[in-house]
Amino acid sequence: MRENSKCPASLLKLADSIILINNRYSFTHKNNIMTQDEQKRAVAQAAIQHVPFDCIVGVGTGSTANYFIDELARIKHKIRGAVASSEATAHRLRSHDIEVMDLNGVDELPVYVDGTDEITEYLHMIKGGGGALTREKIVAAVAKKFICIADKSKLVNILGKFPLPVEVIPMARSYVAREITRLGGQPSLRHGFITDNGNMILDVHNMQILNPVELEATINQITGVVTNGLFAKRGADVLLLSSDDGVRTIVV
Ligand SMILES: O=C[C@H](O)[C@H](O)[C@H](O)COP(=O)(O)O
Repeated sequence: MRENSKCPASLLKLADSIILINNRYSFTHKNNIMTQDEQKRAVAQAAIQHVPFDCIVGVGTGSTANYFIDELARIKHKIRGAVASSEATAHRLRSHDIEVMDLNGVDELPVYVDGTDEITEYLHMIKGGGGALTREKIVAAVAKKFICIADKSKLVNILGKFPLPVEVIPMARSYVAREITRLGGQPSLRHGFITDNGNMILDVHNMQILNPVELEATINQITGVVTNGLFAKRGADVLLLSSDDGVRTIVV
């Protein structure tokens, strides 16, 4: 065991002991209590081990994905580039000098790493709290492996406490809202928000989602819906879940 003088100050602050193995930091936490941000960083670091050498990486959106981007920057010389699931992610990748590629020119995406708003033990998710659900779903569809990174607050038994985002074509928003109400949900327009695709978001409250695969398909069939934030037909393949005890890997 040895401390490394080049170790980032942020890590020194939260770590009890730090070991450098194969150029990677491994650490135990002071008092074993991690804040939510520290847990996000821990899963982001764990996800790096799932990035194959010389590949193009699919990168998600949100605060947890941002930690992953910062970790990816440390190994940027080992990857060919990245596909971004939002303009915000593309901007952050470029700020680290990581090349952002057009998905249309990419025929193989071995891995997609992204956060979530809720996830079950079956690795079904609600995503889109940041409004990036459609591009996230497209990148996830292309990727061979979807690695979800989350702190323990995101793990739920039943999806639906977090309002389900639905991206809609603006002229269809009232019609879609009425149809969703018929399905038992309470949609509310995300005021002042326009997606990267120029559309609007309805956040659907009070839906206890017992059959996410079926509901995902049903909502997507409403005319005017671009997509909804249920990732059930194509859920995650691997969940890296952090808690005070460390990072757990869950596979279905
Ligand atoms: O549109 C946003 C994405 O679906 C995010 O993955 C999701 O909202 C989780 O974000 P965070 O990591 O900030 O909780």
